Amino acid sequence: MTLDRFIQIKYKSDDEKVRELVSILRELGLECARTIEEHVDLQFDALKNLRGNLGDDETFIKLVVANSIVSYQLSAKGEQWWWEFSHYFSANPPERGIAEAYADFLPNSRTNRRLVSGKVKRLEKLEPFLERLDMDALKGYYFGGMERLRDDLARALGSKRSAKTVVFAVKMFGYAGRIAFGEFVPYPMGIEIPDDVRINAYTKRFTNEPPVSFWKKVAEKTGIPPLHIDSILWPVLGGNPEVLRRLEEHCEESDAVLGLASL
Ligand SMILES: Nc1nc2[nH]c(O)nc2c(=O)[nH]1
Repeated sequence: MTLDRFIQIKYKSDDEKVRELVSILRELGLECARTIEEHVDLQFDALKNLRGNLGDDETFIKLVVANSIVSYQLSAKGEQWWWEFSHYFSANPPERGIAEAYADFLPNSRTNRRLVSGKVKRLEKLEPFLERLDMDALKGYYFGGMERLRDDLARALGSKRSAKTVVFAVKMFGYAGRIAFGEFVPYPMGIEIPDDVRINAYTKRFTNEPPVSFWKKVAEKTGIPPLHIDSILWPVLGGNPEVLRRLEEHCEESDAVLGLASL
């Protein structure tokens, strides 16, 4: 029995809806994902703001990776958390280690208040890896080969390569690299979608298959890597009015994008 056939039997999909999803995503393509990332996603603006205020690209990129690793069990929307992060570190650049900076930041955070000591411990685990990185490694080795970052982050944290915070850190590193290096590098096809509550709930509209394997197949059918698919879905599913306004302003295909929310 082929793997596809096995998956078909094990998991049930609403084939018509999946066809519609694939057809919309094909029509949108990678360029639309890039437009949404750079002109619609409020998280991208939060990073641009931080980079402008810090004036130190190495610290900027390391902070973005660190922040992604503690982006779970939030107490507010992701966009609000990333703006709180941007404001905080614009005013309080880390003076000693990153884990120590978060030990000051998180207990007073409005948008990331849960599991604080566990989050600081994760950063203590990550810190030796971050300390070894310089701009050559960040640009030449990781921006040009983002699977390497996923693998090395997973190893440093003792997590699975597909863990939500690991692949999400690659997504935000891609944003930070674009801002710092002024260059667009598409995400690799082989990096999984971040399997979080929003994506998980949306996946259930199409199938009972696990999100990571479902979106891998959608990525192959549409030619859009999973992390870029996440960028198309994430702002639309959040329903933030400011995001929807920006979508209409910047994205020619905004109707098709919004159509995804009603599938
Ligand atoms: N799948 C995603 N999860 C997220 N969490 C967060 O804070 N931002 C994101 C995101 O862009 N995608």
